[in-house]
Amino acid sequence: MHEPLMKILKMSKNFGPTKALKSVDVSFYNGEIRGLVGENGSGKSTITSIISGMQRQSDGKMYFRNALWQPQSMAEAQKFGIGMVLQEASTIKNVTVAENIYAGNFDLFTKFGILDKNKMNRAASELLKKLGINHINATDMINKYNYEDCKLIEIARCMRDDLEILILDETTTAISHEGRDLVYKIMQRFKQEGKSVIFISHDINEIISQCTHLSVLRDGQIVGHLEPEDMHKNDVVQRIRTLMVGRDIGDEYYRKDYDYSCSPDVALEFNNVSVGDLKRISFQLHKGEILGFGGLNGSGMHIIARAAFGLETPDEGEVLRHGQIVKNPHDAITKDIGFISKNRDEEAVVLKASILENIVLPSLSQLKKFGFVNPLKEKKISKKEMNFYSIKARNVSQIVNTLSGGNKQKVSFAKWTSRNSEVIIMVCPTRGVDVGVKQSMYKLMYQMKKQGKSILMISEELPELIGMSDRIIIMKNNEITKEFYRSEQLSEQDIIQYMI
Ligand SMILES: Nc1ncnc2c1ncn2[C@@H]1O[C@H](COP(=O)(O)OP(=O)(O)OP(=O)(O)O)[C@@H](O)[C@H]1O
Repeated sequence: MHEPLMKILKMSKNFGPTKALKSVDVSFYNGEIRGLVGENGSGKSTITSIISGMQRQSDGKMYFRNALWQPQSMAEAQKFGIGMVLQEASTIKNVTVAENIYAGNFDLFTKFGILDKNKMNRAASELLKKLGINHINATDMINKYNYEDCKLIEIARCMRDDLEILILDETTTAISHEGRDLVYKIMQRFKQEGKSVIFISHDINEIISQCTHLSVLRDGQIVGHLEPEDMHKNDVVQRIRTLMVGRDIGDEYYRKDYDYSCSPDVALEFNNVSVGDLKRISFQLHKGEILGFGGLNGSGMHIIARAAFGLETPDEGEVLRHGQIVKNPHDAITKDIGFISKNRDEEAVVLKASILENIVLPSLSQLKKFGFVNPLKEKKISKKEMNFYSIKARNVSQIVNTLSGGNKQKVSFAKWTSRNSEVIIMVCPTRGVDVGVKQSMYKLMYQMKKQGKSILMISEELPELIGMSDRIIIMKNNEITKEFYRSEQLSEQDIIQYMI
């Protein structure tokens, strides 16, 4: 067998008392796409962040092209041909797409101290075209682009001619089918060129269809590797799940009933709302209803979520709760509306605050008595949520920034469920959570519906929309194109034709 491109031997990583990695051995070869899977907090991002120079291991060694590998920074790793797209959004605001792509590499276009912007813009345009990203303009300001486009721009940023290892950390989560297909094409081409891809995802079907090899982590240890011949066996999904969790958790994710009835009472109403490119949108979300929204990138469904929470002010029309206008996020919270954003680090959690502070934040006004909040009560509430969601952390005082991505998502969910919000707007609610937690989140959503709460779920995942919604509204080009009611017969194909 040929030599690995990157070899990791007995790698350990401790964060204080947390042992994130325990003597991990894993190798990455040319011409392979190796998936890394494991439950939230099992150590996937820790491995890739060490390979890519973001942090140092506590113990163990790495060899890159047979030489000892000890990168001091991400910039150094990139210079040597290792590029990583981080789990959270990491583009730089208020500069152009081209400037984002070549951030830190302006010297490529600088002569006698002067940056040749035209040359840089041309290079960025060519690169985007080469990657098949035709809808993004290199000279545009980055702020114009949404989460999904920014992920594609982040991939372009990694793509130097001499790139040898491309690391994608949950890059395909929370992006549309179109976007995902583009990422798959880039990965497959990269592999065909004899390079190496490390691919992290919680979507086992995606892993099976895209990866040539797989390594499974549990509690900071490698518990199994799958070779190409294992990847297409009938029991591969069960095998992966059993390795990850220690038992087969089955695949009964979604609610089983097909009863879409709910109260006639309206919990939230869009009345001829126009905002940005979105024109005259009207719909009602009922008490006890799970209303799903589906569409491609740029269909307008994400603006609906933002407007529903008062993050966007309509140019025309109004968003109403019990007949009153939802003016802004603060007003939305007082009206018992919660919002789980997919832009986790920027909008969903306060990174520098603890789990406890994040969880109780929207509930402070409810918890206050004579102007004070009882710390014991805060602790009790946050501990209960931490247990319910199995948030992997030392205790409720741990700072959210130090949690794994999926565990941050659980905190984002817990904020609103602990407040007992009556209406929750969920954008990609299961983004980055592992299969076990996904099951519990869906169960919770169903319980909430049964308790008369209302959920507006914006999702890129058709199975999730079909599996959980009472009603699904499909959007295309900022307009509503179709509405479906829950039914056993409803298929992805039925829906897709109204999205494209
Ligand atoms: N800076 C840090 N300080 C303290 N603990 C940390 C830090 N970074 C990571 N950890 C811990 O290390 C463990 C592994 O985290 P890691 O991000 O590698 O998990 P993951 O497998 O990528 O999870 P996910 O699927 O949720 O993204 C977790 O328990 C996490 O809380």
